[in-house]
Amino acid sequence: MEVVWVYTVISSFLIFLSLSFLSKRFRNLPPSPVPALPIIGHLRLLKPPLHRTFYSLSQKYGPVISLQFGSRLVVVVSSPSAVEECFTKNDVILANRPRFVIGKYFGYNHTNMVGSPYGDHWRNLRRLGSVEIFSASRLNMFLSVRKDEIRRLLLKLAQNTRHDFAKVELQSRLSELSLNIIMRMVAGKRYFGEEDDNDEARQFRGLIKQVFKHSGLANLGDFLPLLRWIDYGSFEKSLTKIFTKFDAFLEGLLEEHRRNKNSNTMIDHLLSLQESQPEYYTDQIIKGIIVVMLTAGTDTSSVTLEWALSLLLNHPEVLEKARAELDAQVGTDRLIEEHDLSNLPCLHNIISETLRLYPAAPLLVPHESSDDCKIGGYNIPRGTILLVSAWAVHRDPNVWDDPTSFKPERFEGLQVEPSKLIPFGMGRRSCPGSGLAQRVVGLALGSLIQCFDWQRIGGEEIDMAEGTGMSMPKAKPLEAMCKARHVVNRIV
Ligand code: HEM
Repeated sequence: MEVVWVYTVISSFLIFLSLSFLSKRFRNLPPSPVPALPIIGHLRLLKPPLHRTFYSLSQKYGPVISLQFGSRLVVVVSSPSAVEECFTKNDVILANRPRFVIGKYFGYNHTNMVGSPYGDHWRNLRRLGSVEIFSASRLNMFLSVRKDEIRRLLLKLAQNTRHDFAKVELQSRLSELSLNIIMRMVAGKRYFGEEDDNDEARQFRGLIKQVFKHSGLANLGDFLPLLRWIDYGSFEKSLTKIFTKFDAFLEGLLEEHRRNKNSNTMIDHLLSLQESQPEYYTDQIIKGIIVVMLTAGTDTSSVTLEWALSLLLNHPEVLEKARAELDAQVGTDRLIEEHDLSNLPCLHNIISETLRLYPAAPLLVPHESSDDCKIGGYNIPRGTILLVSAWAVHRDPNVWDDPTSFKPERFEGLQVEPSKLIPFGMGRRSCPGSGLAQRVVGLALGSLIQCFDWQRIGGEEIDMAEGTGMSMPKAKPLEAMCKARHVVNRIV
């Protein structure tokens, strides 16, 4: 009896394997590792960091691969030619987003800019964003906020480092810098800093920590409907809890700005649009925009800064070159300004090389096909989730010489084809905040190089391992020794 049972199990398994293999051949899907297990498919292969797992798979199966994540078909592309195909020929078809559980809550039921399906509503949001948030005039309007926040960071670092080198922790400082910049643009509020330590700030800090934690978690229920149905791990229950609190906090901010109409923040501009078009600019749309600014626009910039400084600490000769450029172009009598950035090619190349090696979104943001299409000659059925590995493209030896080395000078006089360097994505769904990010990262990194001497602690190399989280963080938060230079006195 037992023999019959074992025989039945093994033969069912083999039949399942050959059927899934034949159906893939028949449907001409991209190559896929075998076996995909019943129900879970390839989920068992997923080990963090995911971009490294997909990179190893692409080395074995090619630049376009298909994987079965539970009930969802996922295609991962890893070469510039496949990227080009995705975001030129198939750009409209691939401009949708999958509806993950997180988007039901923090995406306000998939209505915000990141999670909204491709269509009129998304187009309106992008148009609104390009006028109200990301236009040159809006960015210029908030220049004083960026300068002031960077100045406060420099002063903080200078506190114990005026006379000698002292150890500083940078991860939390950089994260606070980008959160303060965005919240001052959005609501005119600083929530990080000893002088701003009140109940509201404490509440915001607690909430945003939870929001980031939940946004960075992979949720198996997105791929295995049964787990979503039983709310495996109480994922949705805890999302509901934190979302309800965060939503109430944001609603409180809107109420406060309705009462005091004399400030000049993003909330005020959006509320005045609400007065003229209340049916479109609902509170939900405005809160959705704030959540996007916080989740897409803060950690991405601060981790980029942290990776850039880490790379410079491991390559002091490049740091010296950037410093010499700053001293020559800006001098030591004044601080670097945003308008200097266009005259600082070495600094610019350091940022490009950092974004190449450590893109904050190594797999971009997941896309979904709204119709059947073809990538690399393979069939991509409608409803497929598309992951684009910027990380693999940026380390492709067919595109980049010595791809794993930090060589900012590789960008000197180089015109890079759009599909070969995609830290901000490509096509219609690419990042609308890249201009703001370039300004924040450029001015902050330039100021840190201009104002301080930097050294590694005990001469040991900075550990460059990636951790897990929403935007590719460093596994080990960056700590370094720094000593203020004379130019710091200009800001006291
Ligand atoms: C170094 C900093 C940043 C990096 C590396 C980055 C990268 C990206 C990437 C890779 C995408 C997805 C593109 C795709 O789906 O194909 C994206 C989308 C987006 N980013 Fe950024 N980003 C950064 C900063 C910002 C900032 C500062 C903001 C706003 C304050 C922002 C707002 C957004 C929004 C709203 C989207 C969604 C666009 C859409 O779906 O239509 N990002 N970003």
